[in-house]
Amino acid sequence: MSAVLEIEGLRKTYKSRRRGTRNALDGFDMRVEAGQVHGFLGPNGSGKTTTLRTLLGLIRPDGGRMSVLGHQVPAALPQVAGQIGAIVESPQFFPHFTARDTLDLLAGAGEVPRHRVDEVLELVGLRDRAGDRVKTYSLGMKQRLAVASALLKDPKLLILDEPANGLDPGGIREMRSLVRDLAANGMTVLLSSHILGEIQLICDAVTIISLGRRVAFGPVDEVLAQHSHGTVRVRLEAVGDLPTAADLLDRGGIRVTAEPDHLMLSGVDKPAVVSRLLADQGLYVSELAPVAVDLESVFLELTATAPVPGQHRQVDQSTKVGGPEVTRGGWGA
Ligand SMILES: Nc1ncnc2c1ncn2[C@@H]1O[C@H](COP(=O)(O)OP(=O)(O)OP(=O)(O)O)[C@@H](O)[C@H]1O
Repeated sequence: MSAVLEIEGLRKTYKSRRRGTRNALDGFDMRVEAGQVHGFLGPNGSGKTTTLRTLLGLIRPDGGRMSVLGHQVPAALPQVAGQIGAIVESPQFFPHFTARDTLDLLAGAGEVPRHRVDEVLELVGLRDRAGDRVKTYSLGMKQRLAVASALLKDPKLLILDEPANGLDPGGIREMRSLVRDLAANGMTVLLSSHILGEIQLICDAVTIISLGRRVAFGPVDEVLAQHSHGTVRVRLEAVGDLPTAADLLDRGGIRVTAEPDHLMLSGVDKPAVVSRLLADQGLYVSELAPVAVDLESVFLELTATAPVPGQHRQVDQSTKVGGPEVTRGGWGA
């Protein structure tokens, strides 16, 4: 597979008098294959927007290499800009313009054929409201208009930062099928979102960023499998045998958590070993099932941002340069 987007060792520090010099990106890597829907995940302040803005030439990086569709950016951005559609920050529209006026204006400025305006209005489900002023739109409709504007150029790479923001469940589902349709027609989509269930449903692959560095990447199934830690649920024919079984497995080197009517095991490479160990002692398994982890638990584990009861996480993932302090979305009472 060929890469539409490649980032290697991207660095960006922000300097301010009050906060000093802080690393927002600390050698970040990313690779997005052609035709993929690729999820870009990270806690607040981990560097997602900085990455996307750097890619689009809106911020100058301090180091690293980036290429889009085989061209080095930002140097070759003029050559590839026409093939990238992006919504990185909520775009502002003229409130008195209709959606059609807005898209006509953008199409004119971008030398896009006018028939494309009707196509994108249809695609994002705004055809019937195209003649209404934007100020009468709901948040979700404005979001759809933003996507429509990013689609005008029929880009090869579409970058969507939080496209489901403000959408109702029906809107989220429609956005999901729109993104899948675009990918099915050959568009590569890079999607940042905090709705992890959505990312798990929609994306072929993910990159997870934490503290300005990549902490996981690859096909969603592989990322989940890598972090499932061989977790297996075991039920026995006789519930009363669970303590004996737990003891036996524990002595066999398997980590066991006892639940009222079953055992959770982790670090199990081959489930057959478990059934054999138990059967040898006359304990018969009625269920032996691998437990799938979801993207949310992998995300919380890798970014160390799972909630801690009684504490409030202080959100800032940037790291201070030239000092011992590391702000890691730290926990404060
Ligand atoms: N213009 C700026 N000046 C100084 N610091 C900045 C600037 N923009 C971002 N930062 C800092 O860089 C770090 C990364 O921010 P960034 O916006 O890239 O995170 P993010 O992953 O997009 O977060 P979120 O999920 O909240 O949108 C944060 O610590 C942020 O405070």
